[in-house]
Amino acid sequence: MTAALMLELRDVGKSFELHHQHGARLDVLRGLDLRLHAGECVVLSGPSGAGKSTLLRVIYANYRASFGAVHVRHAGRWLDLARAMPHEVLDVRRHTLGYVSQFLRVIPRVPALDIVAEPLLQAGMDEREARQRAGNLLHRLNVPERLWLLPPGTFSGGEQQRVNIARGLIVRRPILLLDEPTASLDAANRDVVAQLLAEARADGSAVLGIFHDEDMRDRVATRLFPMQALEAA
Ligand SMILES: Nc1ncnc2c1ncn2[C@@H]1O[C@H](COP(=O)(O)OP(=O)(O)OP(=O)(O)O)[C@@H](O)[C@H]1O
Repeated sequence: MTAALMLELRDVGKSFELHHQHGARLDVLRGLDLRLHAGECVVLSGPSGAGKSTLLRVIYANYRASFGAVHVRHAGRWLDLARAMPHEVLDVRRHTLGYVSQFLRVIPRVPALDIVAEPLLQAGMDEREARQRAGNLLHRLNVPERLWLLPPGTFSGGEQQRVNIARGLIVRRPILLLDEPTASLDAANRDVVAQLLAEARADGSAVLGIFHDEDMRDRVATRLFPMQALEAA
């Protein structure tokens, strides 16, 4: 059986208007077509400045595509995120599309355990079970228990990144976008993340990510999607 198509980009383009340069336009993405199926992990590759992070942000609708369509399979139908209403984008993010960036957005005074448990609470799980699961995942990611009840503002870069990964992976979303989630991790923790991603794929999640570390890329990618900066194209 062929795996379900989860995400389809058609002729996607993105330009930025540079207001501080008298409205000059910077074309970053042009004519991109990409299909992502359940269970695969596509890794965006290409030099710095090729537009890899921009593409993930366009898909997550942080940036609106300047051209083309970003179709996601959401709640049994197709929705074009390039044209979706804000409430539809929020609904897609809550149920279908997860995004793990390189950095944790630290919320003042909220302990790590609650930051990780929050997506489960939003999904309606009771507090005890949500915290239990958050603890299990933090434990797998080697975040020491003495840190769980502290806000992560003072954690090391790698500890913050692991809290971020735990928050991003604790709810199984059908599509997962990853922007360098392992950049500050040591080899042992990269192993854990590779294992968590394999589990997500085995459960049917479709993964699209950026991994600069070649070893990590080789381990997690089922396919590469090469990109290059437009001036060099
Ligand atoms: N909000 C923005 N406004 C203007 N230019 C932007 C904006 N976001 C990204 N860019 C530009 O788009 C280009 C691509 O950036 P992007 O971060 O997507 O590249 P990348 O391939 O992810 O690079 P790296 O591998 O270094 O992270 C860069 O020239 C960047 O300056």
